[in-house]
Amino acid sequence: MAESQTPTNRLARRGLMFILSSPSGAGKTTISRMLLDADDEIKLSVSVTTRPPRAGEIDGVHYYFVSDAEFDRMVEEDDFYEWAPVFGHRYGTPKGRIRNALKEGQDFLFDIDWQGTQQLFQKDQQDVVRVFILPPTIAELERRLRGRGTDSDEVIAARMERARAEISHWDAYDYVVINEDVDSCFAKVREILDAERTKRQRQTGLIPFVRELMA
Ligand SMILES: Nc1nc2c(ncn2[C@@H]2O[C@H](COP(=O)(O)OP(=O)(O)O)[C@@H](O)[C@H]2O)c(=O)[nH]1
Ligand SMILES: Nc1ncnc2c1ncn2[C@@H]1O[C@H](COP(=O)(O)OP(=O)(O)O)[C@@H](O)[C@H]1O
Repeated sequence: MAESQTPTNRLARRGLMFILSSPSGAGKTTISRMLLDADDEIKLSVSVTTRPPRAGEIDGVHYYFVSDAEFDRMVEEDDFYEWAPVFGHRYGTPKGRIRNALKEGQDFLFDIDWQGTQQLFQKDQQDVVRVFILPPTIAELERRLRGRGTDSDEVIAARMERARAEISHWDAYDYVVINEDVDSCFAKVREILDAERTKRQRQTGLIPFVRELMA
């Protein structure tokens, strides 16, 4: 059914910070891209990283790729909401205009690890929604990392070694979704996003709306 401009879907609401984390290879980049394609109301918070780009990754779209010296400068100038070392590189969320945009109802998607999730949650509990994606099995996780064809055997071994440590943070998330079938996983993630958008506290336009209903 086409969305019509009824009073209810014009209601003002506060944006949310939608975090997707997972052990490397479980599918968070795949799910993130599907979500960004399907939903116009959510924008990716593009992270800054010192890791070199993979084939097909575009600077400013998937990450901002910077040197170690540039990352140091950004840390010194307090340009990050949060940052963390992961797999021997550094990754950080630039402050940009996130706070103001949230007030205007813009949602942001964060593909960040558990360390960044904790930091964002401590700073801004009310706006953060934390979703953790798990692989169906460890063998399948390794198959996906190999199948992706972006990393050397050495890098894959390091990611597999870290996977158990990453999985151990599952209980610091609000939602946990197992990515067995990609379409079902994506459908679940969308349901979570829809439900979170409907939370009373986020719907700042409800007060005038309800007042009018009761008038
Ligand atoms: N804390 C934090 N983690 C990040 C950020 N950007 C990416 N990451 C995490 O760094 C890890 C490695 O990312 P990447 O090298 O792209 O490999 P991936 O695991 O295959 O997506 C993943 O767990 C990402 O979620 C960030 O800005 N902050
Ligand atoms: N449900 C799934 N079933 C099979 N392969 C998948 C599934 N989800 C993702 N993949 C594949 O697994 C690989 C790793 O996924 P990716 O999204 O890059 O993971 P992450 O960002 O968590 O490291 C990719 O090649 C992707 O196409």
